[in-house]
Amino acid sequence: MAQSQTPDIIYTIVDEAPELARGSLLPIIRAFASAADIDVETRDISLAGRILATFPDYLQEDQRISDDLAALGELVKTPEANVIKLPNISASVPQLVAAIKELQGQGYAVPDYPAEPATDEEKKVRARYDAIKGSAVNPVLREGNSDRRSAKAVKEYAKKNPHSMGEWTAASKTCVASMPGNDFFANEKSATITAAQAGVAKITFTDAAGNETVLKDGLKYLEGEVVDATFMSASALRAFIKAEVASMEPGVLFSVHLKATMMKVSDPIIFGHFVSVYLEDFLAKHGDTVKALGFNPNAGIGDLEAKIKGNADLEADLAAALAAKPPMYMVNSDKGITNLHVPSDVIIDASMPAVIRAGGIGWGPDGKPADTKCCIPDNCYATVYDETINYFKENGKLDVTSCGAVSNVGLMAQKAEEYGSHPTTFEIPSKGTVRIVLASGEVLHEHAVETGDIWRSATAKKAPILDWIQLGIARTKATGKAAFWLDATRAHDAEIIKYVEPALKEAGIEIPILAPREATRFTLEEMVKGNDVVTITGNVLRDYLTDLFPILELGTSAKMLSIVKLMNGGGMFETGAGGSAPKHVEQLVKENHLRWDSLGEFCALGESFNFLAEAKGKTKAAVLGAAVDAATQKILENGNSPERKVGQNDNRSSHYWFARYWAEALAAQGDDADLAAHFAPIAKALAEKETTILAELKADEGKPADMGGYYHSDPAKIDAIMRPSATLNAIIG
Ligand SMILES: NC(=O)C1=CN([C@@H]2O[C@H](COP(=O)(O)OP(=O)(O)OC[C@H]3O[C@@H](n4cnc5c(N)ncnc54)[C@H](OP(=O)(O)O)[C@@H]3O)[C@@H](O)[C@H]2O)C=CC1
Ligand SMILES: O=C(O)CCC(=O)C(=O)O
Ligand SMILES: [Mg+2]
Repeated sequence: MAQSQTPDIIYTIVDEAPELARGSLLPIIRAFASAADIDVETRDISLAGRILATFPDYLQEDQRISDDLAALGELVKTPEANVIKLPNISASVPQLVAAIKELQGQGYAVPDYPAEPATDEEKKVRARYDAIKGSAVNPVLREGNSDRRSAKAVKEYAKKNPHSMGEWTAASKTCVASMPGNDFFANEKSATITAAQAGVAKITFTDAAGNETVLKDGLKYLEGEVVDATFMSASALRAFIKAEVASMEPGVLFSVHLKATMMKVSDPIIFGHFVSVYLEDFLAKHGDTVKALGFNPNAGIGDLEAKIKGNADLEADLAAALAAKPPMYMVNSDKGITNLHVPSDVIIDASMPAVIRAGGIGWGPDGKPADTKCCIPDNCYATVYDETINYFKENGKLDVTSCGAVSNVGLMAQKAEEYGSHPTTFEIPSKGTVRIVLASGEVLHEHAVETGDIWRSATAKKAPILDWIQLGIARTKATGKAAFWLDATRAHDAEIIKYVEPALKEAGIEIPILAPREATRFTLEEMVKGNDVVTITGNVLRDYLTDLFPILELGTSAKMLSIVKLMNGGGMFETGAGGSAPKHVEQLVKENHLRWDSLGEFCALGESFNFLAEAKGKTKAAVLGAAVDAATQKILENGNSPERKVGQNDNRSSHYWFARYWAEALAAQGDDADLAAHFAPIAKALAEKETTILAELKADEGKPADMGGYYHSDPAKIDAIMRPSATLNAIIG
């Protein structure tokens, strides 16, 4: 992309609730920005958009769309990048299949998803779909490390307006259960690539008879890159699940917490083991029948129910099999959706904080709250949740009115660590040996594996590691307390520590390096004293902690400021630290109320304008940015954020207030007279027409809304739903 063509700001088209919110917010942003000659363009990274962009050869000429993700992936490597990135769907297989079906129904002849590809053609289609699945966007765009924190105004608001929190008592039976060994943590090997080792490498599998297959070719390791390899034993995992199901106490709910969306190869398989162990009696009897119907445990009990629908015998046996097991933690007890129904519902960064915020409570099949056993099979990070639960059992719930703010600096750039490891994760076909072999023939890592084991390799490059350490030091200096979350007894972390220790010495600063359990205790103790704390972590803990602490402190991670300082000088501003809130779409469709909170977008927008002012010397952008910050603060002070119920504030009315406060701040500022003059009448009109606009925005609430598609909705219908006030639209222009 030529420099002159790079838009000032790029806003992403995504999915679900944030995409609906975009329908209302982006026209306001564009109108305001154009007054300062700033262009805001969109790029489509939605699941439906990515499917369409991947299969032009299956589409009619006028149905084809550009590959915006690929173009953005290049843009983020340039200093001109200024991207506001909203959360997008990281699709599980059931979501991908549903999106394909919807597109086909709309007349797009994209191919079916081949569940079991047999022909060469099917294998090719499957490979193209596999690239769309799971966390396919974030690793491509995140060309920088992560800096996530709450803006001061947001934190102060939360202290003064504490959200509800469940009580924690020492008697709670809620706990975390993890494998006794033979997991990713225990089996990990790690090495830092030397100058002599740098270059191409491959991953091979040799079966018991000595036949070698190449699992992955063309890997390229740079000097200083930390290369890990590890596996989880399938038999040890199944033994663990069986033991945990068998040892359930009465009245306690059973649950598993994984990240089947993001860790798209490993975690759906682990989820499938939970499903098949939980249903082992049913599958012993009917396994062949349901397999013939196309059931794969990795797709969950929901898929099984769909496949056996109408077969009364199978349905009765499934109900009996479920009833014979301990009660499950429910995703939605009203609809009978269990923890093992749909892999994409099992998202540890959202689910564990919700359990902890509620006081160690999950919801059971009877719709009643209960203590919950939380299975987190792998030990790499399970200790964080275990220690958090221990802490609250000992000390009672967090006092939101006095606790400090916990922020995070996360090693994320260039697909750091297991977060980006999808192409180098494999389910092992038979007993044998997996090796990473360097160009010289040297074997870097080697593991003896068994059928079904999940083997993966992940890497972290030197430049991102060094950048992350410096960012951690800078944020520590700006904040106060901090720790590096690294476990000297874990192979990968031990290699990273070799970078951290000399860098700290050179910087003349002391920051403790603590294993995740100790770091959790340290952080909780400091925050409870009222101190602000930086957690300096790897990529996965970045994800987990930027939901955990905000959900405890602020009630939600939606209000986080998420800055990605791109390594080549550009900026990416992620909105919030959460996802795309499918529950919110359900509510909109049912009763036309959207409770998505755009505070994360407001924070990102302010940062993006400020960055634009610095990067391109656009002084008007700085004025717009300062006014965004003022408007955001007023939204908080005046309680204009969305609420849960029909008739209350929702996303659209919140955007009206945002536009009004933004215009008022621009009209009132003295730095740019043109902008002040331009926005004075807009601010006046917005204030004068307040009653009319709010009434127009609320007129259709309480009735169903038709989006014209879930994954690929109709833009005209979304526009009508999200911009129902003719008065507001006319003022915004
Ligand atoms: N950066 C990214 O691109 C990310 C994408 N995802 C994707 O998002 C999808 C859903 O993920 P899930 O783990 O369920 O997490 P979500 O964060 O989407 O949902 C969890 C809950 O958080 C609350 N919430 C989150 N954001 C907001 C907001 N802006 N305003 C108000 N409430 C909010 C809602 O709870 P309630 O309404 O009950 O208060 C919501 O139901 C998945 O496809 C996942 O892959 C997930 C994380 C990050
Ligand atoms: O990439 C994903 O799938 C999820 C991202 C996420 O949850 C996060 O970055 O907080
Ligand atoms: Mg997350």
